[in-house]
Amino acid sequence: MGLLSITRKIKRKEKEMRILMVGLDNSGKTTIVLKINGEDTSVISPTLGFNIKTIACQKYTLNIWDVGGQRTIRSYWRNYFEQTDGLVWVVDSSDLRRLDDCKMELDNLLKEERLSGASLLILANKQDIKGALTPAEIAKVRSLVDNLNCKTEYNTPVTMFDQRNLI
Ligand SMILES: Nc1nc2c(ncn2[C@@H]2O[C@H](COP(=O)(O)OP(=O)(O)OP(=O)(O)O)[C@@H](O)[C@H]2O)c(=O)[nH]1
Ligand SMILES: [Mg+2]
Repeated sequence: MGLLSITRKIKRKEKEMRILMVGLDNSGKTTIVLKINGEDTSVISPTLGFNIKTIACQKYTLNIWDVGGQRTIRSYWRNYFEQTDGLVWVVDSSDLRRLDDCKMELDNLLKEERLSGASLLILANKQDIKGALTPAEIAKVRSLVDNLNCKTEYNTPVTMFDQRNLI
């Protein structure tokens, strides 16, 4: 293989990104992925394993891994960490009772060395529900991240995102 074709291959590879969507069960991960892909979201069931969607976004190919968030299957999340470029942590902004649980699981995730090179986006979902907290409130109330736009222990850039900007 010539140098040129090797270089082309590397470049092509760089345009492919692996995105891992995680968060507590019922936070809306599958719905978000289906919405991004323009699919019907009227009938959604809890994800018991994982779904992969490949979506073209500008010049990038995104391989989105949507992993089920029920408590009993959270221990399997670690099977999906390898080579993750972007981590999307989805929060149900209206589920105030589980914010502590949500923070604990995110804290655990951020200790994972295999995710250390990935960018983190925290997506405040279900903003349409009355009483839902805003992204800034979620970050503040439970110190979900210590300082917005700062980096975590593993140098992970953090962005807070409001789902209304997405759909
Ligand atoms: N009101 C409202 N409901 C939403 C929103 N996003 C998702 N839902 C609903 O929340 C429920 C759970 O959505 P899912 O997409 O299955 O959640 P999930 O995070 O994939 O759940 P698991 O697969 O169990 O981890 C469904 O009834 C969705 O219709 C939203 O932005 N607003
Ligand atoms: Mg799901």
